Amino acid sequence: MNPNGEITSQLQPNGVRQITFGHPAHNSFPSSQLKAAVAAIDTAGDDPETSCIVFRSQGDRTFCAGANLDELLAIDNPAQAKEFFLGFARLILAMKNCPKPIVVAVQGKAIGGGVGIAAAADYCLATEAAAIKLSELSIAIGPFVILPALVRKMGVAAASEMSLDTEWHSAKWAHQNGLYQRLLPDVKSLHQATDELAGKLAGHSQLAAAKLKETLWFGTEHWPQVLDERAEVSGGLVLSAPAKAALARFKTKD
Ligand SMILES: CC(C)(COP(=O)([O-])OP(=O)([O-])OC[C@H]1O[C@@H](n2cnc3c(N)ncnc32)[C@H](O)[C@@H]1OP(=O)([O-])[O-])[C@@H](O)C(=O)NCCC(=O)NCCSC(=O)C[C@@](C)(O)CC(=O)[O-]
Repeated sequence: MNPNGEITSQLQPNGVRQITFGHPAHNSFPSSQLKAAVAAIDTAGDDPETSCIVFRSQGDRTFCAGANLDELLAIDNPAQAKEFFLGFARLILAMKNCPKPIVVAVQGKAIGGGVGIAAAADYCLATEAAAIKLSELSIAIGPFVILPALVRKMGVAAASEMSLDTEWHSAKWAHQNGLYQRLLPDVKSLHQATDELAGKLAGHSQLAAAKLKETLWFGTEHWPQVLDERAEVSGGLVLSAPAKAALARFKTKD
């Protein structure tokens, strides 16, 4: 599909646009790919031929391992650090501001920013094996940029449970707590159900669907400022000694 970690965007005749991301390190996001994902979503949002977007990743095992830890470890100044987290903020905002419904298919584990993408989806389907984890506190940073989207979808109790315990939570737990709208037994049926749903959503009036989406996101108009400021907080933390040490330990597997 896209072994070098590119974003692909393909319009189907039924008005569904398939946007696929991928990276050899468990579909983690370096900043270059965050930029490309935002551009693909913005372009699809402006395209009159696109009525619904499916956002999915390649492979069967990991939907998305969040921020690319190699890039995080290499960052050495506050401006670059903030810019990295702004990349995730812009992705969440692009998904929120896109006038087309975005369906996300989670075919395996989702961690950190990967959980944020699921939370920013208008409709999220997942396999029964699609466990989730917020690992940020265990590497001395925080899920600050993605947390508002998680709280909106799951409520404060579930979002605080998983952000504080940093443990794996099952797909069933994610479904019961509102992150995943539907669970499918395996990857094949996930992709089939996703495409069927997207085809149905693409048949709606674009204007009515855009207004519906806008209404579902009421109350989040202040997010651009919140996420900008949270990216700065994350950027400051990632340069701290505990974060540098934890990131280095992840790479050396100590
Ligand atoms: C994904 C599993 C479960 C697979 O677990 P596994 O199948 O046991 O594989 P593994 O752990 O042996 O990983 C295979 C290779 O992928 C690499 N790898 C793996 N993940 C990453 C990554 N993210 N970035 C860069 N490299 C990664 C890993 O280093 C390794 O490299 P190798 O030793 O073969 O050279 C495991 O590797 C894992 O837990 N990865 C770490 C996930 C993680 O902690 N992600 C960071 C989240 S922080 C974040 O997203 C910040 C954000 C956006 O939320 C901040 C905010 O909201 O403000």
